Amino acid sequence: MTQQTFNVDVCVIGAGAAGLSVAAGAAQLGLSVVLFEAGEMGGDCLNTGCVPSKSLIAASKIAHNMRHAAEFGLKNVKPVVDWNKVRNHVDGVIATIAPIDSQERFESLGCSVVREHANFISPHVLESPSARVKARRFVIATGARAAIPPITGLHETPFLTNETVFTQDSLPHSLIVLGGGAVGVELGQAFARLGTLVTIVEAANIMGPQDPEAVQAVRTSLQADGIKLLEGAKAVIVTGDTDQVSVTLEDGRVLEAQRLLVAVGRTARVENLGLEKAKVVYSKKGVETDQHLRSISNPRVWAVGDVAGKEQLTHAAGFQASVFIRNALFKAPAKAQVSHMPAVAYCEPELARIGLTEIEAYQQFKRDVMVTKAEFSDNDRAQTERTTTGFCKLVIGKGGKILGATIVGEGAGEAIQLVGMVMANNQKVGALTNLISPYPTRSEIVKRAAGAYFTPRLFSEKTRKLIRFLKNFG
Ligand SMILES: Cc1cc2nc3c(=O)[nH]c(=O)nc-3n(C[C@H](O)[C@H](O)[C@H](O)COP(=O)(O)OP(=O)(O)OC[C@H]3O[C@@H](n4cnc5c(N)ncnc54)[C@H](O)[C@@H]3O)c2cc1C
Ligand SMILES: NC(=O)c1ccc[n+]([C@@H]2O[C@H](COP(=O)([O-])OP(=O)(O)OC[C@H]3O[C@@H](n4cnc5c(N)ncnc54)[C@H](O)[C@@H]3O)[C@@H](O)[C@H]2O)c1
Repeated sequence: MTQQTFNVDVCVIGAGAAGLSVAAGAAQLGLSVVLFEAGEMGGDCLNTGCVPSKSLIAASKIAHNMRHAAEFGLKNVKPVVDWNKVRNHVDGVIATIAPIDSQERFESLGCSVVREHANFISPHVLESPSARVKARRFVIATGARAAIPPITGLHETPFLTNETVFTQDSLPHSLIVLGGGAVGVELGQAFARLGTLVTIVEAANIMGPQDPEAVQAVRTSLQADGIKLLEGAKAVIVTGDTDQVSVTLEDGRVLEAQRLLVAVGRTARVENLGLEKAKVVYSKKGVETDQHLRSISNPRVWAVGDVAGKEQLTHAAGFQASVFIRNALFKAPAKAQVSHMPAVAYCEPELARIGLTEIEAYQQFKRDVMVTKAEFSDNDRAQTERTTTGFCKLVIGKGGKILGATIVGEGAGEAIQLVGMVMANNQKVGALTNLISPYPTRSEIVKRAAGAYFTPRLFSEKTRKLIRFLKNFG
């Protein structure tokens, strides 16, 4: 095959959330861009991550509500789940969103899109079977894939990952999920609500280093969904075939299920990229960069998204793309690490977090921390909807600076954005109390938690004295 030669401003490797954001930004700023994609346009988020998982969760929530309709005066019904139709729903959502990430759209923006695997052949040349590219800047946006732990027998046993779990032929009647992080908990709960018998095997505790009280709310809900939750449980042997798998734990217990889902974290895609030839230093975590996402060893190369070894989230990928654009194109020194990056697990109850947890704040700032809390049980909208589980906790530092927040409960991912807005703009807790929240909304909980910061001051003896004094003036 003859190779087309490109000499461009920006060459992007990978058309997932990160690479697409870089390519769209650079092309719309008038730069010449070549974009390589070996698989599906849209990468993980669209095809095997956020979009299918949230679509499956939506279906499972309806199944759950059907089983629990009686509280509202409707009849509880056992949902009949037609897995092929659930798959059609998931595929339909992907197909609806896909045009935004499509080759056609990016070509219409002016990018040259090459649907091939690309690798470096020198520090400033990249190639694929049909293309050879010299670029002023290369952006590695190759993402990550499911990490496969070194468990005896795992490689010889059929297992699912996020790449195959959504396209199974049938709904499994039982499923062991290895890993109780965001993927394991979200998908474990979704399958349980669709009727699968789910066991989650988690080596430490579910949901990692989140607020323990918030994690407890999630744990209670998973157990209420009939999920067998084994925390502090280490799988040591896996055996089985496509119809039956068996997992032996360190303590000798043996678990059996029809299928096994491996969800123990992500491994950066750094292999077969010619990074040695490009003189790009990397580790298992990803490409090693400075705080502006520029390779520490090849200044022509940048890394964004999951492969950059920082937060592995779609909105983080988008933010990192903007950091590249600001640094490389506008010469503005933007940093990749910010304190107001939110993360949300879309289980029920949703668990949203931004900045520091209570524990982390006390570890860092000792006594200069105040934690305020409001409960969804005191929120009228939550009462009308009978979803009163959860709370909003604000972690506030010296002078009213917001250090972080955790919200657990229905709609937590929406409500946390109010805190994000305040943190992003360096405002203080007062900005949240100045807000007029429409009634009745679940997000009012944030204002209520913020109000608790001022309550002791507002109703103090000093304020009462002031009121008594002001009474003298009519
Ligand atoms: C089940 C699941 C649910 C998730 N849910 C959420 C969520 O709700 N919210 C959220 O924020 N995040 C979520 N995430 C994380 C999110 O999907 C990722 O953080 C995001 O997709 C990363 O984007 P990326 O562009 O860095 O990588 P990717 O999307 O992986 O894109 C990289 C692309 O590069 C291509 N590629 C790799 N090597 C080459 C090469 N050499 N040549 C050419 N092309 C190459 C790949 O084919 C791929 O398409 C979820 C992840 C999973 C697994
Ligand atoms: N809603 C979201 O934003 C969302 C949803 C899904 C995934 N994601 C992203 O994808 C990333 C990967 O998710 P994930 O859930 O695969 O990873 P994770 O790192 O969030 O959780 C993995 C869990 O597996 C456990 N574990 C590790 N090895 C194990 C073993 N051998 N046996 C049992 N448990 C083991 C860990 O203790 C950890 O709790 C997340 O960190 C997040 O960045 C985000």
